[in-house]
Amino acid sequence: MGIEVTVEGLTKSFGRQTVWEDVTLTLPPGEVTVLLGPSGTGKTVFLKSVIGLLKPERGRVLVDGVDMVNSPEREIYRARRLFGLMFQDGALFGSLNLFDNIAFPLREHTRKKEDEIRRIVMERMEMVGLVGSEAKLPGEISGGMRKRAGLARALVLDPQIVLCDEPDSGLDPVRTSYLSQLLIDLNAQIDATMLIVTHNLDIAATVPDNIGMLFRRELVAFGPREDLLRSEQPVVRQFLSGRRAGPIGMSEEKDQELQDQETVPVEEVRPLPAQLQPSPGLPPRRALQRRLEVAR
Ligand SMILES: Nc1ncnc2c1ncn2[C@@H]1O[C@H](COP(=O)(O)OP(=O)(O)OP(=O)(O)O)[C@@H](O)[C@H]1O
Repeated sequence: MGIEVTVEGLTKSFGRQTVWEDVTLTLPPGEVTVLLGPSGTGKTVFLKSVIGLLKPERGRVLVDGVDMVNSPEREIYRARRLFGLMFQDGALFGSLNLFDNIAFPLREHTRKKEDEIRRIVMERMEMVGLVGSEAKLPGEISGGMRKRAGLARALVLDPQIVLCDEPDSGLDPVRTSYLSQLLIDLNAQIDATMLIVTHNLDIAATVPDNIGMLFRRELVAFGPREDLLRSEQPVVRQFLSGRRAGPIGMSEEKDQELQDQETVPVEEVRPLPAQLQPSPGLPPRRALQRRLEVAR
C-alpha cells in the first residue's frame, strides 16, 4: 500500500529568490495527485524537496516517520528507497540497453541474483508494454518508449511513492492518452502514492484524485480533482482553460493594469470529465475503496 506524504510549512529559496513558501499538503496513501503551475513556479524543485535531494529552509516532509528535510542523512537515504522517480527525459543511460537500464537500481541497491533481477525487470517491462525491446539502446527508440522505460525503472524497487516529472513532455496526444491510462493501471496494480507534475490538461482532468497548483510562490489551490476542475479561482480557471486573459502572464506574473484591461471570455460550461478507470482485468484502485470507507 502507498504511504502518506505530509508536507508542512515548506519554504524553499535559492539565495534571495524564494521559489515557494509555506506549502502545506497531504498526499493520501495510494492516491494520485497532479501538481500544476506555470513554468518556473518550482514544481520540479518541489519534487526534489519531497525526496530530500534539495533542502528547503523551513518546514517538514514526513514519509513513514522520516522527515525528508531535517532527519539525519542516513535516515533520509533509507526513506528514499520508498520512492520511484521518473524524470522528464526518462534519464536513461545511453550506453546501456533497456534491460540493463531498468535493472540498474536492482543491481545497485539490492543483492538480488540475476535470475530474480530478470524476473522483476521483465514483469515491469510487461507492465509498461516494452517486452521485446530489451536489447534496444535508448537512442534507438521513440521518446514515448523512453518514458515508459523510465517508468519501468522507477518501479523496479517496488516503490510506495512514485514521483513523475512531466511524464508527457514531447508525447503526441494519442501517446499521452495511453500514458494517462498506464498511470491509472499502474496505480491499480501497485497502489503507490503518486505525484505527477504536468502541463497537460487532459492528464490533469482525467487521471488524478487530487490537484494542486503553484503560483506566485504559493500553493494557491489543492483539493479533490472535481473541486479544482470546477474552481472559480481566476488563476486556476485560466490555467485549466489555457487562455491568455487572467493573472498568469508570459513571465508568470502579469501587470495588474494589463489585467484590468482584459475582458475574460465567458466560458461554456462543460461537463466534468470522468476519471479514468483501470483497464479491464485489473483490480479496482484500493485508494478509492479507502476513500469510500472513510466517507462511510
Ligand atoms: N539548483 C538550483 N539553483 C538555483 N536555482 C534553481 C535551482 N533549481 C531550480 N532553480 C530555480 O527555481 C525556479 C523553479 O524551477 P523549477 O524547475 O522547479 O520550475 P518548474 O515549475 O518545474 O518549471 P517548468 O514547468 O518550466 O519545468 C526557477 O526559477 C529555477 O531557475
